[in-house]
Amino acid sequence: MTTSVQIDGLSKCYQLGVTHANTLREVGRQAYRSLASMALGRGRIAPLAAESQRTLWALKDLTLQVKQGETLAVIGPNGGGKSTLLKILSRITLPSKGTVEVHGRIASLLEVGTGFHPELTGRENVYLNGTILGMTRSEVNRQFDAIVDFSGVEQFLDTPVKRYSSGMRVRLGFAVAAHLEPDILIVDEVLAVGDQQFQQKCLGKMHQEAKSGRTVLFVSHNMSSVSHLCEQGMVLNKGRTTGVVPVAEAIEQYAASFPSGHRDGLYVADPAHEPALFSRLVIEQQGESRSTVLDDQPFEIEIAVRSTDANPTDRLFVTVCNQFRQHVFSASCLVDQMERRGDQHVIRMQVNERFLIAGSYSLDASLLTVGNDVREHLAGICGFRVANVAASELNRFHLQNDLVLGQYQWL
Ligand SMILES: Nc1ncnc2c1ncn2[C@@H]1O[C@H](COP(=O)(O)OP(=O)(O)OP(=O)(O)O)[C@@H](O)[C@H]1O
Repeated sequence: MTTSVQIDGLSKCYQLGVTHANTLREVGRQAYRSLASMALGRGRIAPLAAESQRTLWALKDLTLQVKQGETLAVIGPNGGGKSTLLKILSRITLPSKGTVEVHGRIASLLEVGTGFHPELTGRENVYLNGTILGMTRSEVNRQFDAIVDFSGVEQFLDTPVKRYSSGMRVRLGFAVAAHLEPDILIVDEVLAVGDQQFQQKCLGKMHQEAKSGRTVLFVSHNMSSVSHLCEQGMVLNKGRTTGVVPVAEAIEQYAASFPSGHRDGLYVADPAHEPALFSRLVIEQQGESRSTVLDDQPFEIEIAVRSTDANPTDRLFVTVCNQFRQHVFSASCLVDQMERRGDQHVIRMQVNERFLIAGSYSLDASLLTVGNDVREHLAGICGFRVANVAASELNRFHLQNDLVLGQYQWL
């Protein structure tokens, strides 16, 4: 198998307090160096200037190889360096140290609308992207109908992209990136912007592309999508990685990296991070706080939010995730339905015995306004274990929300 991407000793250092490439000179210099590096040596990307005093290493001494046709998931905690890596590969930013060799044409879908010119129409942008990827007009023509069909924005093709909603931009952006026959397809979290049906369609298309020999690099926090799409995975944490491993192993590494304070069945808001809406989440069994619950008895999740900050119309969502960060089930209620206790609004949920199979779990909790704006989102908190003591293993439910009704209830 030939190599698609070869990365050696790659580091990226940001100067804190400095907005990168925000002057014309800086933009010009980056663009010049990027173009020069492309022209000079088979897509070799050259490093930028030296380290400054107040610096943050977004990537530190990264070495890895991606073979042609591999599907690699890049996962890890917020700020781990995932987007920075993809931006360097897509030549949006330059490395501080090390080299990246890219063999083949890259199409990337990073931030919403990246690669689109806002004043140009959807149609013009499709051709512009094709040209940037080195395709002829007739090559783009051949794919044009498929792009439009996939994106579902046919009615707006002659409207400037600046008038598109973020969802429409993602749809067209993905359709263009996936259909312009790149050798390497890079997709960042951005798909989360689209609706679920479209996300599934994109994952299907990426799967198809991977099968036809394209190299796919995929960044996501959704472990379910990652494990469906990718064979290989790499955890990036504080700019470092322990290497490329089978995707299931990478997901386990990632799950194990959650701070230990989040693994003891209890979340208490950190007073240093005020104002926090969620004040406390706790796992209880037989009236006691637990980090391990037994599967032969029901257990409860108690959630408390601060009444002073929450609105009665806010909606609370709680999701139980397994060790692979896959959602096992979610439940929601209005703050108004919670019980008022002093300055808190509290609600308890009971999860029936033998519902969760033995293993490690954690909670995600969100509070959303009526208009679905996220007021607070907590991920991977309150880690707990379910220990198997029940003789029966009948209730081995997984993942399917609709199947699990009746297995838990608000109290
Ligand atoms: N332009 C920038 N200037 C300064 N620091 C930056 C810049 N871009 C990223 N960083 C910092 O570099 C680190 C890595 O960021 P990056 O966006 O690559 O992480 P990530 O893994 O993609 O995170 P997330 O999962 O939240 O998207 C973070 O600490 C971030 O604050």
